[in-house]
Amino acid sequence: MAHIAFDLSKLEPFVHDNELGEMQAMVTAADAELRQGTGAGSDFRDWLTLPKDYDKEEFARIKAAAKKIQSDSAVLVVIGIGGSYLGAKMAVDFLNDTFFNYLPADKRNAPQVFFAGNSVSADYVHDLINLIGDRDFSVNVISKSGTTTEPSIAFRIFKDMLVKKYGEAGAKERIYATTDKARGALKTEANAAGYESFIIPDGVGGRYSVLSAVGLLPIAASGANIDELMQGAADAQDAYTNPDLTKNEAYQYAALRNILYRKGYTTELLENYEPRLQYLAEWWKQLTGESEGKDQKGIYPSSANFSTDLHSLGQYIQEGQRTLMETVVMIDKPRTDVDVPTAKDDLDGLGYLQGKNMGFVNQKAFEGVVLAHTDGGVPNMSVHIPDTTPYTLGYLIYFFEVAIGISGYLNGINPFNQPGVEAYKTNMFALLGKPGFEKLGKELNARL
Ligand SMILES: O=P(O)(O)OC[C@H]1O[C@H](O)[C@H](O)[C@@H](O)[C@@H]1O
Repeated sequence: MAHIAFDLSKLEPFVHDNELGEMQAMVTAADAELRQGTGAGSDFRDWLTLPKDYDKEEFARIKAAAKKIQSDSAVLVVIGIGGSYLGAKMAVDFLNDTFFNYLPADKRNAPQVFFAGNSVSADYVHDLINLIGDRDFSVNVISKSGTTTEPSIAFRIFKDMLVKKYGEAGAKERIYATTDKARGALKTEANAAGYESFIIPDGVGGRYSVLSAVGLLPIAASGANIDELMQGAADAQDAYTNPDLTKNEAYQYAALRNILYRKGYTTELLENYEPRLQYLAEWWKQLTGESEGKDQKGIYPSSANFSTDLHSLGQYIQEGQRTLMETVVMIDKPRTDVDVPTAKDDLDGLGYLQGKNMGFVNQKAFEGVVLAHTDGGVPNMSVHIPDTTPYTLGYLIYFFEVAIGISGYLNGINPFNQPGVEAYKTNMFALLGKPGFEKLGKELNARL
């Protein structure tokens, strides 16, 4: 039995009994494309076996580097964007205290973990430098291509700061580079400077890389257990191999979101009831959006954080245009619970909740919302996770990764490329005056 549970029971008004079964032939074909490498993008499927095939020597080096960072740094600055950022951010948030970065140092036993290079905001960098102050820090710069503009700029800035603070030799001991094994400017620089380096495997694309050094070093540095994380993913790797739709819940999710998409539910909201899970959706949005949004089709991935957004987006979800479907990630057993206190009087009218705890209220909110949104015409699927341990997160990551690989093939696209991302980059380089882009620069400037 799978460690996490996919609940499709509330889809009844939207999907007829026979429809899932009718998808079996297509799912079997998609499974063959994915597993046998006959589909488009087959060079980027190594994440499929990564939870078991990962480089054990490098894994030990990651743990040692994490320990060193914990021993000599009050802050770890993780520099990266897209797949070189979102997985680590998602996992650090998911696995740690809600206020991890705000805790006093003795209650954290790990450095604060901040992310940079995920925008070109000067204010953000300025304020982060200000926050670090004169405290000890290290940098983990992450880029598969080694040439992405945003992290390159941030790395220059924080490297400069390290060199000024610790000298060339001291800075070198505090820079960890995670990049391609051979290509890219970051690799060239890491070799030349002698930074400790970790490799993003060739066959693992950015948005599928959280279980490589890309995610593992920041996650381990935050104090979370990466052995358990990998074990959860490895068990999920075993759990989701059967192409039989009655047996494989990740494949059910893939098939059902495509059934719904073809009926006009073109936006999927990933939802949670736990603020620490906000970045799970951000990671999932890149995984799904970059994998599936191409050839002028694909489900638009969006998200909502409940119950917060029930008081803002809730109106639209309940009664707006009927193009939404929702997938809730629900934690069955929260890490902690807080009782609703007993009050002498009942001026706030909450007497009926006395003796109950917040977990119970959250659960009832979830149940009430599922029924209300279903009644309002929003198909609802739920992924129930038992807890928020590293094991469960590893399992959940693999659930979504394999589901989206299958889902992409079901919709007839290459789930493993992202050609559309280049258009803005080319324009930006031309407008910035990068050598080689002069002609386009002139054309674009004339249009502005
Ligand atoms: O890791 P990097 O090569 O720096 O890439 C970071 C990100 O930026 C790109 O533009 C891609 O669209 C993403 O798939 C990638 O994750």
